[in-house]
Amino acid sequence: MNELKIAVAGASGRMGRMLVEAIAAAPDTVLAGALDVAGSPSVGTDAGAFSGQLAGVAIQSELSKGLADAHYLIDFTRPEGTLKHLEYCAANGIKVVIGTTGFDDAGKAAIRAAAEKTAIVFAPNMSVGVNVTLKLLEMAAKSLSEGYDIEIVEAHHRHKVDAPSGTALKMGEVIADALGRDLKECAVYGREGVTGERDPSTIGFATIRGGDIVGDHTVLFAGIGERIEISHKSSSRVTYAHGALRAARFLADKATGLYDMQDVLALPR
Ligand SMILES: NC(=O)C1=CN([C@@H]2O[C@H](COP(=O)(O)OP(=O)(O)OC[C@H]3O[C@@H](n4cnc5c(N)ncnc54)[C@H](OP(=O)(O)O)[C@@H]3O)[C@@H](O)[C@H]2O)C=CC1
Ligand SMILES: O=C(O)C1=N[C@H](C(=O)O)C[C@H](O)C1
Repeated sequence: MNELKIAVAGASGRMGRMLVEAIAAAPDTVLAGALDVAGSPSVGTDAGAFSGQLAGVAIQSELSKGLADAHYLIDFTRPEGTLKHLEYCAANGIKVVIGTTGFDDAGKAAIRAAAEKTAIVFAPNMSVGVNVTLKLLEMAAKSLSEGYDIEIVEAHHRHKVDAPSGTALKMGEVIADALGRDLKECAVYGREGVTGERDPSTIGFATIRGGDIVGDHTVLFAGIGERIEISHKSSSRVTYAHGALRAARFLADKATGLYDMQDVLALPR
């Protein structure tokens, strides 16, 4: 069997560790490299050391070393790191799965440009459940377009650095598209003080951070006399890691192009 040679960026992070384990456990993938930031205590150590199962791959900070044997990079780091890795991968024909969230418009444009040179899956949430939930939200938004106030509530662990989550923003985009609205114009990120009555054309976001919450998202469609809540709750990061491996497999026969998990999972457009 031709195994997929995958490198992991942010190898000592929460998702990086999960990916190292998932790659070792899958029959068709092999860890071909591991990256972390220069100065991180993990650099030079074995990528599997945290689990007691040595991977035989040392974590590198230099891209040319960490990516020398890789055909794919799975990157769950920070926008500035991902963009640096992406530039190298695009120049060297390495396919990339991007799970990192928190990109600004310029970062997203750089990802689109890199997709002209290599194949990329970019998605703020790699779980099957969240991507099916996006479809449910599209359907609900179309059916509840009048008389229902839409609010998105997300909760994550205390270490998360971006807000709202990439998933919550994606949910907002899907709903706004379904309603013919522009999320940039209708989003309300938190409320405080005398806000006045709710503008019915808005989509509200609320963020909770605490403890070890893996990732919860609820969308409320609140009407008069009833409300609908569509929720997804992650209980383990393994769901994201398995999704990222599916994304790498999906890229096997792609040379260039930008894809998302709806493409990977072949969900109807
Ligand atoms: N798409 C999806 O399904 C999911 C997406 N995510 C996203 O993935 C990202 C990472 O999450 P998580 O694993 O929890 O975060 P962690 O902070 O646990 O891990 C991030 C890793 O990236 C490294 N890193 C930090 N800055 C840089 C940089 N500038 N260049 C290269 N590497 C860097 C960190 O190194 P060090 O610790 O030394 O700073 C660490 O190893 C977040 O954006 C999160 O939102 C998370 C889960 C699922
Ligand atoms: O940082 C996390 O943990 C997560 N980040 C992603 C996001 O911002 O949506 C995906 C998931 O919710 C976990």
